[in-house]
Amino acid sequence: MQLKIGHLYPDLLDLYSDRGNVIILQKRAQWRGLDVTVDQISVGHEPRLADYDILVMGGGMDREQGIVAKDLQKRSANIREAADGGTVILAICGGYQLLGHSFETSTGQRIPGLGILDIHTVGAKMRMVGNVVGEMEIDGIKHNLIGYENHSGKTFLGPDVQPMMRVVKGYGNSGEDKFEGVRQGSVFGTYLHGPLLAKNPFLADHLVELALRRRDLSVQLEQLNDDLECSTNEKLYKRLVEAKS
Ligand SMILES: NC(=O)CC[C@H](N)C(=O)O
Repeated sequence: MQLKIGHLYPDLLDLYSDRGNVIILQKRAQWRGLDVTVDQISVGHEPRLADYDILVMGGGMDREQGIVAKDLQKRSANIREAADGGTVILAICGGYQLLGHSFETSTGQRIPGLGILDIHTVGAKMRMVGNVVGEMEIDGIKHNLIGYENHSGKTFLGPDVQPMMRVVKGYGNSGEDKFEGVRQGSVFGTYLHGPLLAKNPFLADHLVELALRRRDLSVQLEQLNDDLECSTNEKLYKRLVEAKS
């Protein structure tokens, strides 16, 4: 079985090596015997995005976001077709903000987003920086997540979107509602760098399974031995929760 991954704007939106998320998806799919292709898609590349099983977009500084926002507007119908068709989209921080209705930079400049996610982002004076720990429920099972955030944007959710996780420690979307990230259909947005999937392998597998189920609903990935990652995460999670904030 094949898995097609599209990496959006790797040259402009890769602030904290968010490309690590692409590597994790690729490797964990290959370790299950899948034939994985990864295409880099940036300004000037116009593939049909619904042909991809997974699209990943990383984070970026306000300036790069302005460049990407212009190019994204030209892809609006293309990305919307992919999202509506069940392509899994993982957007991190700056990429996440740009999928919403609008994003306001730290200097108050308002950048129009794609409106694919029912969120909007306003600029905060204080940057939200540090480790984040939280809990995410997938198919009724609770998972601990850990990651790292660094953003000035405060993101607020509309009625059509669910938070991705509950924040135990850290700011999350806005530092006000104790939620982090969003999920809307097959589209996931999050402030968690990390890179996110390296620290939370269960989420990587969930995204791969979701993507494959576009074509075969019965797909169930075999378990990998994640003992090392899980034991490290549990220790780190405990230490971060107990750390003085
Ligand atoms: N880490 C990022 O991608 C930052 C996103 C955006 N420039 C902000 O500061 O909120």
